[in-house]
Amino acid sequence: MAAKKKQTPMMVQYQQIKDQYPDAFLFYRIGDFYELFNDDAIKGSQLLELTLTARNKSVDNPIPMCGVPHHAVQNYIDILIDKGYKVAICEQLEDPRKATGMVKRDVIQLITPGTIIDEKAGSAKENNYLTAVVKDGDDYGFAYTDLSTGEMKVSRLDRLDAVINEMMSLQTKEVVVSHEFPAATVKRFAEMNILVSYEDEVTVQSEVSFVTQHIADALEKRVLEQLLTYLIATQKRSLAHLQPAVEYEPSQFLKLDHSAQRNLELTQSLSTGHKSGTLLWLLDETKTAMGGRLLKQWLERPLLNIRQIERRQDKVAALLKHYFERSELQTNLTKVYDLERLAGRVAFGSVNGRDLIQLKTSLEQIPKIKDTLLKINETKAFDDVLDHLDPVDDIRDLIARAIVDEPPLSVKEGGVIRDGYNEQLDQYRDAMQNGKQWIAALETSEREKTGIHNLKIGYNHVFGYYIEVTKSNLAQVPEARYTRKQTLTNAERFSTPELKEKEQLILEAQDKSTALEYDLFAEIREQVKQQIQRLQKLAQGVAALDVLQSFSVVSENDHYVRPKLVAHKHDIEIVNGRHPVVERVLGQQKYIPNSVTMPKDTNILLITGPNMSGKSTYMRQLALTVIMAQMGCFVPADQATMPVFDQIFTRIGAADDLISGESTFMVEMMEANAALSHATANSLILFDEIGRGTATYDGMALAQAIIEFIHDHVHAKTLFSTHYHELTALEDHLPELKNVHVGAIEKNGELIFLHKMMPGPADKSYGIHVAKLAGLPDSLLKRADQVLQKLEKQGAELEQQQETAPASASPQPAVIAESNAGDEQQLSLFGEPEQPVKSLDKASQTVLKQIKQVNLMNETPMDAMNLLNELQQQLMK
Ligand SMILES: Nc1ncnc2c1ncn2[C@@H]1O[C@H](COP(=O)(O)OP(=O)(O)OP(=O)(O)O)[C@@H](O)[C@H]1O
Repeated sequence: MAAKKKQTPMMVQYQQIKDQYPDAFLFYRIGDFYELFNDDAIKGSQLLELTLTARNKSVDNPIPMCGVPHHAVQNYIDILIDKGYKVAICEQLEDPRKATGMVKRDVIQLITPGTIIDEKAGSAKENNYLTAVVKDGDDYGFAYTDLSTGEMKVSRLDRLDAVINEMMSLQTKEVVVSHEFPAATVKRFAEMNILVSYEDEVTVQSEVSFVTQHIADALEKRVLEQLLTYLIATQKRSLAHLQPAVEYEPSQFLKLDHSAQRNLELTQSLSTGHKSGTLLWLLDETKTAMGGRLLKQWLERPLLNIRQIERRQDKVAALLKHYFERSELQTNLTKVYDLERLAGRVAFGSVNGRDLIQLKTSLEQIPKIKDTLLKINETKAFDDVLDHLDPVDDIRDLIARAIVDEPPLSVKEGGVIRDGYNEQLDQYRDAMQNGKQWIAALETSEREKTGIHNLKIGYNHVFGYYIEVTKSNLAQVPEARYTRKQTLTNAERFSTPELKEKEQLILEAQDKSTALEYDLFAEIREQVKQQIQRLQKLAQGVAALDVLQSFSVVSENDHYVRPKLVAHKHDIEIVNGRHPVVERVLGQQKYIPNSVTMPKDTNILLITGPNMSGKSTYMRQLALTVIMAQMGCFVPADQATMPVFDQIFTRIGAADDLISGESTFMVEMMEANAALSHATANSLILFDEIGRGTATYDGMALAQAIIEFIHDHVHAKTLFSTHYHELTALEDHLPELKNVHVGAIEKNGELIFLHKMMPGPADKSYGIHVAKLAGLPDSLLKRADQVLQKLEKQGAELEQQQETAPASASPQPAVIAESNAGDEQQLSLFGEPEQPVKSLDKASQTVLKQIKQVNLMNETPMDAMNLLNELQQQLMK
């Protein structure tokens, strides 16, 4: 679309700049507007709903153009970044027109989805992570940063899965790779809606070399350098606030893969995608933005080390014991601003007077916070936090001395620096002040001298100071002294040599004062910049304290207890546990507590019970309790003892995998497979109705195979809920499995949920009652009831047949044909219509026999499923 004919010098300059940023929207500043040209304008007009016009309309090669006023640009940038685009901001540089005779412009910053700093209210508790990956053989170097806080983390990962998992849990929007990085993986990132940016040449400027200096691992160093080079290229400003990189190992933390994070609704609600109704929402009583961000990090990475967990618990216990001190702490924390982001702004040079006052106010709270903490530190639990609470009083005093209490937004307006801070500045201010007084005196004396009562002295930017006389008084003007400056409709404006001289002095003092203020402010900013690392350390201490006080508030309000964590393979004994979020939503009175008892020799609880009775809630309750305990928080129970888990795997709910477009069943099998291949005896597995995504045959067989596999090979603590009542028979030959069920009673044909866990299997599914609750038509329910009774009868007959037949490895699902008006309709035991199959003829009997002989124990779940599908195909022939 670029115009072919001769271009104006400005458009030539535009094109040169655009060529350097081909993949970004170029916002090109002209006066008070940012303009988009050519393809950017066409696309921009669609995405931003801007009016498309043209530059050079009069000639035959008009250039598509649209523009936004400079004060409104941020909104438009936010929209584009949100949609995954990059934006290059091109500004008019100072010193215009000198060399080239035209305004010089250049890109001052490239804004990308991974580097944008969201200043919107409420976003301060969110991190925005930019990631980078390099590949070396089978290993991956993985690094990430949040530009607003300067946090830098790096790791060596041994599987692509681990990289993907990290990227998903960080919710990164952008990843930096080199062109050599495998294209298939790049495609996968793009499918995950992650913008892929490239950085090939790796050169790290000395200003940020401290970030990697202590890193010995070459792969980690390389990926950090790739990330830093990209940051330098895009940001074009000081990055002094970046923190020395911290190496981490995902295996140091409780591993929650992405599906576990999603299924357990840790930070995002499954139904709304928002924070409300999640564990993060429940636990967030933090008072500072830093605390809010750290809470999310702790939630995504619970600890494994019992000692570290106990250290957090000790602090929560101390806070719980001291109600008044805790309230004092909360009051003081509320006055601490976002120190991490302030430090970032100091480094970028974008800090203003108000930011510095916020910094001072924050630092003023630190001695108070320290004093309060010392009062509750009998057990020395807070020693490590106290060690971080350096009040940075040199900076606090500097700001107190230098900056006025309520500075204007822009430093250029002047009036930011306090009187008495700098002698020279005071002199300029005196000159301005005296000058202004002198002018006021001149007004009085001129009125007296001329006899013009309404004569006044004013000031404007174009004409400077002037004496204004209304037209009716012009005859009294002393022509010899007064020089005419400007004519208005009703008045004339004049100057005098005296006024001119004083004006010069005042304006000079004003200019000098503004320039000096600016220099002084820059000096102060530089001094603060030198202390960024101290501020960051302080921020870490405040953030940790804030999260711990948040734990104590929630623990007190919702009556949580301190869990006892024991070494691996010990009992789980949770007395009257509750699901923290459901309890909060329902209210404590309405929630029915449930205990979880899994002694050393019980690894699997097989949970049966009617729909809607609370099976999933019970399973999630255990997982959330484990996560809260390993974060160092207290837990919703009367008493809790549990081992430290290394990983949590979940298969809950029926959410399809939207990213890969897989079917429910496929996702189910993939999640099951992930659990079976990676779980250890120290893991927790939650499987909610595994197998219901497919036909009864496959489903039940798979469910059984999976249970047996966990029982014999994995030995992980497992909660397995099922609608296949036949599976409850497994208790007889799997010693580590126990049946439990959620109670419900039928009264006058109505089903009453007790929401109470009881030992042993449930006797009925009650699915039809739940359908009734859901409002399905009576006629349909009646028919379902008939079918159910028939199926139950036939099921009993089949059982009898099996008792007389030779023992089989797995109980057979009852496949019963229901002939209806000539239609051969197949219904599963639970009333779900299935693909029609012929009734059991001789050939089918043979296939069924084959199914019996298949030893699913030797197959992976996927293979087992394929095998069963094959057999079912034969059956349907
Ligand atoms: N312990 C409890 N106390 C009070 N209400 C509960 C309890 N457990 C669950 N509930 C309520 O019951 C509803 C259904 O619970 P849940 O989804 O866990 O049932 P389910 O047995 O897994 O159902 P389905 O088999 O249909 O998936 C929950 O939304 C909650 O409101």
